[in-house]
Amino acid sequence: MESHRHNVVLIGFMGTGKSTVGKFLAKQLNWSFTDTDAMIEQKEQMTIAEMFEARGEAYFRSLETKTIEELLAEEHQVLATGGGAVLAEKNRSCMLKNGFVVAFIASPEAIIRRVSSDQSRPLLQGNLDERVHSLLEQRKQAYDFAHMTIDTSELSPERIARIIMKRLKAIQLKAMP
Ligand SMILES: Nc1ncnc2c1ncn2[C@@H]1O[C@H](COP(=O)(O)OP(=O)(O)OP(=O)(O)O)[C@@H](O)[C@H]1O
Ligand SMILES: O=C(O)C1=C[C@@H](O)[C@@H](O)[C@H](O)C1
Ligand SMILES: [Mg+2]
Repeated sequence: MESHRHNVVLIGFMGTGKSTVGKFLAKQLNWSFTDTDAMIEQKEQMTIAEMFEARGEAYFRSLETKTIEELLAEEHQVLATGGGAVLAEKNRSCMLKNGFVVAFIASPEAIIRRVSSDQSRPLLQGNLDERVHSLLEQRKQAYDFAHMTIDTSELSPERIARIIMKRLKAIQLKAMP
């Protein structure tokens, strides 16, 4: 049996559904749910866009690492991470060591459709279509280190949560004390 700490870490590009599915999953597991983006915004009392503008991306990234490390020191957590959290090796090894890592992928079309109603993401400013394609290209392999990958383009959040639950049962992550 694989031996993961009892946490689930959702990774994936913006708009792949980490925050949406994470909530469902945590409810089903009766575990805590944290969206690291939302937690950082709350702590800093400003939006991520404002943070990028006022303090720079590096400031946000250091808070992101700290938040992930603190949360994964606990157990029975479902984490929805920011789309760029996987870029730092430190974050990747912390995730792999302390949780079952699930990568969400989606087609560029699904991503664009899902993020277009919320124009606040700082890395998607300008021509949305171009920005999504170029960032996806840059991050082509960034999510490959996960234990499990799900293409969320054509699946409902409920169905995705069920697929993850099934895998957790298979590896007995859910059943262990
Ligand atoms: N499986 C799905 N099917 C259809 N719509 C979805 C699905 N998952 C998420 N959405 C919708 O897509 C939008 C983005 O989803 P969500 O915020 O969960 O993505 P995210 O991966 O957390 O993005 P970010 O990294 O920017 O925080 C939301 O409006 C959500 O309702
Ligand atoms: O993909 C990214 O680099 C980001 C994704 C969002 O979740 C936020 O964490 C932030 O906007 C950066
Ligand atoms: Mg999110």
